[in-house]
Amino acid sequence: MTRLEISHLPLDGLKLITRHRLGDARGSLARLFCAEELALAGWAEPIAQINHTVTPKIGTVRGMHFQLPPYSEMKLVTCLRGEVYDVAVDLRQGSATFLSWHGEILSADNNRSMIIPEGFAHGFQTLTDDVELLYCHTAPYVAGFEGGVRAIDPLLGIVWPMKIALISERDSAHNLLTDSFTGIFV
Ligand SMILES: Cc1cn([C@H]2C[C@H](O)[C@@H](COP(=O)(O)OP(=O)(O)O[C@H]3O[C@H](C)C(=O)[C@H](O)[C@H]3O)O2)c(=O)[nH]c1=O
Repeated sequence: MTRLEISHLPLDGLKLITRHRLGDARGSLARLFCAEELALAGWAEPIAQINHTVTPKIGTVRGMHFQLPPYSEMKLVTCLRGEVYDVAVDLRQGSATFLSWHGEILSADNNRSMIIPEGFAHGFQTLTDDVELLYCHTAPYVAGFEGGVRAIDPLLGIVWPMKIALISERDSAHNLLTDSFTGIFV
């Protein structure tokens, strides 16, 4: 039986993963990662790094982040506690959906994760207090190869569920995109 159900999302390569938990009188078990199953979703690399973020305040936005080649990465984003509006933005040079975005609600209760392909920026807004996210990355964090776009960039037009309550100075300082931005070559 499939433990990780894969759904195709409107942007090529972006996937929704639904975990099917196995329950019994003691509780339940679910897979957070399975190389064999996720290969069908395009995850072909070993996990290079796993990160865990804790975000106590509702309305907080983290993002929009990506890494530049040669450290561009796929991410598997899982909400372990609370609920988030998780957003991916297609920054791939030449993509038919270049600068398009897609959002999904991920929560500890809905057992959903999102696979963010290389060349996408990723970010989220917390929809509850006390949110915890787990990220599996196919590339290590390399400080000099971090990239970011503004969560409120008018060229992207991301519609966040609520007023942004908190965002880092660094995320507020990403440059706004201009028409000369041609994307990331991945
Ligand atoms: C990712 C990372 C960051 N850092 C340092 C860099 C900064 O000084 C500090 C916080 O980094 P940042 O503000 O990028 O963290 P978040 O904004 O929470 O980014 C996270 O949330 C957004 C939505 C994502 O998509 C990122 O992939 C994910 O890392 O930790 C490290 O030292 N190691 C690491 O692996």
